[in-house]
Amino acid sequence: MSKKILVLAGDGIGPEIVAEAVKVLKALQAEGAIDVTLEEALVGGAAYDAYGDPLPEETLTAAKASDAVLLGAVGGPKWEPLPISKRPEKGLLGLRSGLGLFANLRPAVLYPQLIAASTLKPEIVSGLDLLIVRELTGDIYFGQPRGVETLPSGERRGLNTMVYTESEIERICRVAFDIAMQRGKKVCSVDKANVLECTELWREVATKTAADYPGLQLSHMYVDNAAMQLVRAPKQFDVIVTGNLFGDILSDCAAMLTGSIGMLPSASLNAQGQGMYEPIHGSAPDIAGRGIANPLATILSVALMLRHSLGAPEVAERIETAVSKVLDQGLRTADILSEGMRRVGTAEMGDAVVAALSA
Ligand SMILES: NC(=O)c1ccc[n+]([C@@H]2O[C@H](COP(=O)([O-])OP(=O)(O)OC[C@H]3O[C@@H](n4cnc5c(N)ncnc54)[C@H](O)[C@@H]3O)[C@@H](O)[C@H]2O)c1
Ligand SMILES: CC(C)[C@H](C(=O)O)[C@@H](O)C(=O)O
Ligand SMILES: [Mg+2]
Repeated sequence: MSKKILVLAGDGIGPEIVAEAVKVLKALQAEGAIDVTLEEALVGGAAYDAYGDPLPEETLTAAKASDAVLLGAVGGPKWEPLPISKRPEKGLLGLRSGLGLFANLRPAVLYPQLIAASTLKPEIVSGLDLLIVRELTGDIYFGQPRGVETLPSGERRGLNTMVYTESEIERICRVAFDIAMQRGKKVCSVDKANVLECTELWREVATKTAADYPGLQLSHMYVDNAAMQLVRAPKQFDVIVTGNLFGDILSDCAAMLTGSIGMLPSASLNAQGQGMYEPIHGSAPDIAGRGIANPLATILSVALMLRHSLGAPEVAERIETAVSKVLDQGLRTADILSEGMRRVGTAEMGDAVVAALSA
């Protein structure tokens, strides 16, 4: 039966990179490797401009009715002053919470061809393959109370609240531990338990949950040290499990180890295996509309979609191999360019991946 994919291009470079990922899906469809139906809807600034709402009801309904969602990126300076863009039930956060996408997988894999594009020395990053498992529907992103209030003195106070329940911590740890049992059986849980009670609870629940996984090696690290260790010796990590805010920051940091944030895909999953797939980067307003953005993170997100929501792991592997072939050919968007390589634009990179699929 045909699988329904909702395509949400979003803002900035979103439509440019999503167009390339859609090319890949259509090429696979044309040769009969997959059977999908693509539908489009608006989210983010594009939806706000059209409907005065960054997450229109129709978009959320269509997302819930689909097998998977492909998202480009949302936001940009034009919309950021709008208070509605920060409401947790709106925009991207509303989509994540509305679909119950609590488990965000952010693999940071260094393609050997991109070693010269990494910010770190080759011996420190070569062979890097780590997975950040980020909790996505809790933490300070969603905790109440939140907002900006005026005190009796007339001074204003801004506040956000870091909240995690035991069950929220346990379920994301189980996702990370299950995956780790299929990999290196090694998980580092990242928190700030020396200062924040909420993450003290995180550490306690992670430790208790790990007892159900014989052979699993669980370690704990404070987030400030983890940020430092990621750039000092990233290969000490295999799977990192952490909360929403720390995971956001650490994954951008890990992205640079792989050459560019334009290389990192992500999968956001709910308890039913339904998922939303998006690059970890944003709408990159500084380069939007110029046809130079790297579409590979979005194309690799399609691979994650095929693996996690559409039951086609062998087709996912074909996409990953095609990306590797294109890098072998020396093609590079500006963000991963190094000496001796050929610079290409967004569309040329997408076309090359499509060609490499059948090569
Ligand atoms: N998932 C999302 O939709 C998402 C994620 C992060 C940020 N955002 C939003 O995007 C907007 C811009 O945020 P930002 O500038 O902090 O982060 P960003 O990730 O959009 O950009 C950071 C830097 O990385 C570069 N970059 C990002 N993606 C690239 C790609 N594919 N190819 C080449 N270079 C790329 C940009 O040009 C920029 O210099 C904001 O509105 C932010 O809220 C959205
Ligand atoms: C745009 C923003 C809400 C988002 C986040 O913080 O989760 C982004 O940075 C990401 O990494 O997906
Ligand atoms: Mg982020």
